[in-house]
Amino acid sequence: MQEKGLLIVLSGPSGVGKGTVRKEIFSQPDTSFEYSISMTTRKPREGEVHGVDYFFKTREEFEELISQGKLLEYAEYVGNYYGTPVDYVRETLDAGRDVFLEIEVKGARQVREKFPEGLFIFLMPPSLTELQHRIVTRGTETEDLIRNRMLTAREEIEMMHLYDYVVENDQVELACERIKAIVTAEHCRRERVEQRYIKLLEAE
Ligand SMILES: Nc1nc2c(ncn2[C@@H]2O[C@H](COP(=O)(O)OP(=O)(O)O)[C@@H](O)[C@H]2O)c(=O)[nH]1
Ligand SMILES: Nc1ncnc2c1ncn2[C@@H]1O[C@H](COP(=O)(O)OP(=O)(O)O)[C@@H](O)[C@H]1O
Repeated sequence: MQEKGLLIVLSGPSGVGKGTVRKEIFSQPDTSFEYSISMTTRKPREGEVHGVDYFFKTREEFEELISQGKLLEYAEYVGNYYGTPVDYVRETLDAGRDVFLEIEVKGARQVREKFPEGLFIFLMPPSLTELQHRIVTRGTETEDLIRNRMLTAREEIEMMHLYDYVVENDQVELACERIKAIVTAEHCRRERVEQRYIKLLEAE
């Protein structure tokens, strides 16, 4: 039987650096997992490309996807919908390849319910002051949105206990190395557990 891939979920508060860390991971030639491109109703930012950064949808199109059960999870975040295409995730895992999701915490919670065997990694800022600094220097938000995102961030950080691992994003390269090390270790651990189980069955 074809071995199933691992579902890796990277989440954490907005502005912590999820997008930055994910882009760095996928720019490295030795990265072997597949990135699941999300659907969103958010307008493209300058330089963003449909089908590369997101699949950009209208609200009507997105709600149609929800009613057709085409999303593994979805959440409304600061006035826009974001969601993960279920067919892509299932097909890629079934083909034996690891899938990487970079999503906010409400969505990650839904994925945990559907895929409890996934690997859930929470990206932490070094401090709340540094988090606010990152959101402000990114410069994509108005003052109101920044306040909103900081309030959401506090609630999001309280959800960290639901994750398998917490990784600090002090430096992007270090955070990437930690995430990759966790994935490698998790593969080894699961293989060992499986082999032990097979041995037990053979001994019967
Ligand atoms: N639940 C969910 N969240 C997503 C998905 N794709 C992206 N997000 C999250 O939505 C939030 C807003 O994303 P975005 O508008 O691109 O802004 P930024 O990542 O904060 O720069 C971030 O926390 C993303 O990680 C998705 O498919 N599902
Ligand atoms: N380790 C880091 N150190 C300093 N700044 C960072 C780091 N990681 C990300 N940033 C910066 O923080 C801001 C928010 O990062 P982003 O990837 O958009 O966050 P998220 O996707 O979690 O909302 C960006 O300006 C980014 O360049």
